[in-house]
Amino acid sequence: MDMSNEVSMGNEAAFSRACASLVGGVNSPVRSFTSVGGSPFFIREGHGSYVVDIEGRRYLDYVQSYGAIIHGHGDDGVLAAVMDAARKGTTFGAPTLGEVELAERIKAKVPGIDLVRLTSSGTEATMTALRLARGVTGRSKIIKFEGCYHGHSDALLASSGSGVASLGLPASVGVTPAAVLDTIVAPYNELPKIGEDVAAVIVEPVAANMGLVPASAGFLQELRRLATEAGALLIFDEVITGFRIAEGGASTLFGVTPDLWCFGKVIGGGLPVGAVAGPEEIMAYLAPTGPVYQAGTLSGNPLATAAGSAALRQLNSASYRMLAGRAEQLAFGLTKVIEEADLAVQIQRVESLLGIFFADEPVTNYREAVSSVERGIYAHFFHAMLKRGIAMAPGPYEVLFPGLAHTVDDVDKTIDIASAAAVEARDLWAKSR
Ligand SMILES: Cc1ncc(COP(=O)(O)O)c(C=O)c1O
Ligand SMILES: N[C@H](C=O)CCC(=O)O
Repeated sequence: MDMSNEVSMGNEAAFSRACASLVGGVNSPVRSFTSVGGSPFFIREGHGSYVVDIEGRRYLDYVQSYGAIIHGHGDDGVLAAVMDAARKGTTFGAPTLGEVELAERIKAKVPGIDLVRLTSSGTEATMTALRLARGVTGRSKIIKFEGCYHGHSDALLASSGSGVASLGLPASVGVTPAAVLDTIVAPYNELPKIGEDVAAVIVEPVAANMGLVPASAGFLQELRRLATEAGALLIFDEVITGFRIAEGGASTLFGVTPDLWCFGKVIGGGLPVGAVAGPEEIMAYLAPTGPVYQAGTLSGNPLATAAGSAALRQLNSASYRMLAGRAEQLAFGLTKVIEEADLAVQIQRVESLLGIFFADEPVTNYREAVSSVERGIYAHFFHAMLKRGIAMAPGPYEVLFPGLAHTVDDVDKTIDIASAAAVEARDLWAKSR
C-alpha cells in the first residue's frame, strides 16, 4: 500500500483508506457522518473562516474544530508562537514559563481563580474537577444535567449530549454500573434536589452539546445558592463557553461564580489544552500540595501553551462585540430564510454561540431537543448546505462557531445559501415522510 499523503486521492477513497486503519475512519465519533448519512470529507488545509478538502473544494467552516479555534484557521499570531516554541523543543517533562504565562492569562480574565492545573483535554479537566470535588468534600455523588456533555470519562457519559446523543446511545457500553452509581442525572433548566452526599453539581452554563440551549433566567443563580446551602461544589464546565461568549466566560457574563471552572478549546489556540481552575483553598487539594492525584506527561506542553497564550493575548472586549455581532447577523438571517421556506425553526443564540432547532417552540431541555431532532430535518439541511460550500457539524446536537475570521460577507453568503438549502431540505424532508 502506498502510504504517502502526497498521492492525489478523493474523499471517498480517503475514507475507505481511513476505515482500514482507524475505527470508523475517524478519531472522534462526531466527525463521522453517521447521524446525517454519507461519508466525511477530508480536510487538506484551513485558512481563516475557510477549510479546503483534499479534492480542492472550499467550505465556509462553522465547525472551527468544535470551538477550539476562535481567530480562524492558521492565525498568524498563533502560528508564530507555536513555531517559535517548537524551535526550542517540543516537550520536556519539566516546568516552563509558557505554562505559567497561560495560567496567568486565564487568571487575569476570570475573577475568582487563584490557581490553575493544565491538562491536555477538556475530558481530563472535568474528570479532575470531579475527583477534586470528592476529595475536598469527602462526598461521592455528583449531579449532571441531561444533554450536557463533559467529555468521555465514565461517570459523565450518562445521558450525555454531543456524539453520544447523535448516535442514540443512552450512555456507553463498557461503563460499569458501579462507575455511574454516584452520578445523578437531572433535566437541564430544572433545579435538582442536592442531598448531603453530593460532592458537586457540574453544568454547562450554556448547554452547547444538545444544540444550543441557554440556561433559563435564574437557573445558574439558584444552582449556586442550592449548592452552597448543601455544601456541594458548583462546577462550571466552560470548555465551550470559556473565553468565547465573553472575555471572562460564562461566570462573568452571568455574574455567577462557581467553585471550580473547567476550560479547554479556546485556551489551547487549536492545540490540545484543558484546565481546571479555582480558588486556592480548593485547588491546593491537588497533588503535589494536596492528596488528590492528577498528572500528565504532556500537560502544559510548550507548543500548546504558546498557542493558547497567543490566542488569549489577542482577545479583548472588541473581539467579543464583533463575535456577538456576527452571530446575531447569522441568527437573524437564518431564521428569516428558513421560515420563508415554511420550516419551523428556532435559532437559539447566546452571544457568539448558536444552534439550529427545527422546532415550533424554543427548546429548553434535552427532551425537547431530541423531539426536534427526531423530526429528521437537520440531515437534509446539513447536506444541502454542505454541497453549496457551507460546513456545519455533521450532527444535530452540535452548535455553530462563527469566529473572528468570519466576515460580514461570509455571513451574508451563508444566509443566501441557506435560503436555497432550506427549500431543498424542506422538499426532501416532505418526500421522505
Ligand atoms: C462542554 C464540554 N466539556 C468537555 C468536553 C471535552 O473536551 P475534550 O473533547 O477536549 O476532551 C467538551 C468537548 O468535547 C465539551 O464541549
Ligand atoms: N461536541 C464535542 C465537544 O464539544 C465535539 C468534539 C468531539 O467530541 O470530537
